[in-house]
Amino acid sequence: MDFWQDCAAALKEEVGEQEFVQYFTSLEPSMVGNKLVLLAINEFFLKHIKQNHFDKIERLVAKHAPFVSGVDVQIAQMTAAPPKDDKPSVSKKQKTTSRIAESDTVMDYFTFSSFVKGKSNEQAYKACYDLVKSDKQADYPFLFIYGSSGLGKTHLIHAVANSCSKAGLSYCYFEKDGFKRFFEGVFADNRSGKSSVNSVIKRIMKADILMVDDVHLITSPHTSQVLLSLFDEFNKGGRRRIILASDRHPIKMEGFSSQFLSRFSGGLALSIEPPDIETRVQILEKKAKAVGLDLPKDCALFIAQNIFSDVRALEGALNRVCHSATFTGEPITLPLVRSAMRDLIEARARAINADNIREVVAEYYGVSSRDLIGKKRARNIARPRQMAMALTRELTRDSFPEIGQAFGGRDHTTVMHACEKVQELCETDPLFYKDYTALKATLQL
Ligand SMILES: Nc1ncnc2c1ncn2[C@@H]1O[C@H](COP(=O)(O)OP(=O)(O)OP(=O)(O)O)[C@@H](O)[C@H]1O
Repeated sequence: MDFWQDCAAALKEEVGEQEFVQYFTSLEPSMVGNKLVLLAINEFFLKHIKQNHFDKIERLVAKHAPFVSGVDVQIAQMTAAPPKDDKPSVSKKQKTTSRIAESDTVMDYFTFSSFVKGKSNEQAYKACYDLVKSDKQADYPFLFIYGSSGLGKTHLIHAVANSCSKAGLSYCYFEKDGFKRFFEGVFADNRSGKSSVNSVIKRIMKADILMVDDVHLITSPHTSQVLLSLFDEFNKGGRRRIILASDRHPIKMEGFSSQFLSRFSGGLALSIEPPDIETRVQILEKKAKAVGLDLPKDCALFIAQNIFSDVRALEGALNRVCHSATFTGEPITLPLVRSAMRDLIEARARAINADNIREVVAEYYGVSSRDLIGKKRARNIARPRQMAMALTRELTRDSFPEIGQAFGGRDHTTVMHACEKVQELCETDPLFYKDYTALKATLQL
């Protein structure tokens, strides 16, 4: 298996250290006959590797080990099965009856009960929950959930799908670029006379709920036209509902026609923000419980304090801890967690520094990065400067004097004042707090 070391080194180069540490270090390689099988710790890791890195892995394996006949990624045996309570409430048989044929599959585990509600996501959660549970027709033509990657948009959509059969509803779901892929196939069939676009639309119209994930990926005029027709048809249909998810607010969608954008602006758009620390701890506890892992509170807190960008990164950290405990046969304690997460924390610390924080903050506020190290004291410069200094303090290990140095040789008391001011504004000004969390999430991607 020496060849895997070479492939891993090349992968690290290609995908970057942070992505590598997060997703590749827990992969277990093994040979089954002439085939390389990579064992992933859970379904999410499996999907992430398959969707984002599989072609790179295949290419590098072909280069470093031409004798290998193929590559597969599978889920490793988990240490424990999910307890009954956390299993989806809908049986496979029920699910197949509520999912219409055109739909992509949904994950059983993504249910409302496995989703942790917090300030950052409760409105989106409630809107999704009500959409399935409530009998009355929604007041808006469709629900639009948006937010950065890994914050639970797909989980909520799957939760809706998983609840459908109990509510006597059917659904059609398109994942990631599923809508685009599916309709490209339909257009090809249409050209060759195998089936018509209209007949496919009619079949989709049989569903009570249409859900399209990552809707910002639908940029081709043909495909967006189909979505537009579905919008209009669904809205005619009384109790039918649509949920769309995207990484950005409808008004920030690019490459869509004005006709499309005007439809987008008519729905209920709700954002999901990065979770606060309390929610992060609860998420970790819930995920640990779901796989029968005994995660002490101080360990959950340590992980939550160090991983704040998105829930997927939290899961990655938990998986590393789980892997390390299984590998060493030791119970989960703070020293084990610290050691399992060391390279993750170090990689992140290396990736974020005062210079790139300054660049990101300057770009966000539309000012020049040079101004942030300059002498100007106008508020439109001073606030972003304070924001950048406070973020540097929070996201790096730099001391107050070091930060002062990085921001034009300022005194350490100026940095301390900036940090206090930012904290005060976060507590009193919701818009400022929104900017702060958005910047923090961007920097931690
Ligand atoms: N509030 C939450 N409670 C429990 N798990 C969560 C929560 N938010 C996110 N997750 C988990 O985080 C992982 C990523 O979530 P999900 O795939 O839904 O993100 P997303 O917002 O759709 O990201 P992307 O835009 O990259 O597709 C999933 O495993 C999901 O279960």
